[in-house]
Amino acid sequence: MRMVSDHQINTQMKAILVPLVFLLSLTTHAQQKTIIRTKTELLASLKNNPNKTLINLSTYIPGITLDIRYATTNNFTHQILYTNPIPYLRKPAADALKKVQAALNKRGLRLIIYDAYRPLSVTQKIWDHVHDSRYAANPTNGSGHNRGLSVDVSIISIMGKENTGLNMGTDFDNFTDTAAHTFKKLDQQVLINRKRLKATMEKHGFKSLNTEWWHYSWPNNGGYELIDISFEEINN
Ligand SMILES: C[C@@H](N)C(=O)N[C@H](C)C(=O)O
Ligand SMILES: [Zn+2]
Repeated sequence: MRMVSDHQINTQMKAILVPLVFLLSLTTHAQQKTIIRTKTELLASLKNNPNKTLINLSTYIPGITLDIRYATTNNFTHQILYTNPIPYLRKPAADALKKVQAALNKRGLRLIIYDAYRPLSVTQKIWDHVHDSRYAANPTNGSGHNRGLSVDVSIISIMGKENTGLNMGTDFDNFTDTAAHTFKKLDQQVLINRKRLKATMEKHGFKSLNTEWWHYSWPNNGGYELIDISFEEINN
């Protein structure tokens, strides 16, 4: 009788497993790059997965403040990048942000939102200006914002003047080293403010981005597609 050695079994298993893992990774990759371009496609994708629903943060989270910069010229491009914005996040991310707001409220603070969902075409416009993957997503891969999973955010005092965030050391979209979480040559109060935002967001499941103190993302653990639909079409 022919004996099969452990080595032969291992080699055979590898011959099956390696191409299988490769094929699986290709499938996942392809899934991640799916781009939804019409409202009909969006509605179809939401149908079987309520977690994919885009939630309007301005009605879902009491007391949230909006300063949607890309809908104004008060952003680093000095151009209006989209119109009629609604701050959308997918359901699990919106639920988590609601908890962040509740936690901040207990400390006399509240959230201010600079950007949430952003169409993929806007990520292209931003990339054309910045062209630096430390500060802007490459549109070839897309951004968490295009999936409704990322949010650009700061905190303000409950009693504070509208739109005046706590001192974070730099403005939103300051693309320099000073905006990084690891940059520590800042006033003690700035470090405390950044830490409070980061700790509260991370406690509720968001991931920070070292280079931008304002950018937080919900993990893409639900096959959330990239979306390239204008606010006008989504809201219609
Ligand atoms: C452009 C900036 N506000 C931002 O959101 N950057 C991250 C990296 C992104 O584009 O996803
Ligand atoms: Zn961002």
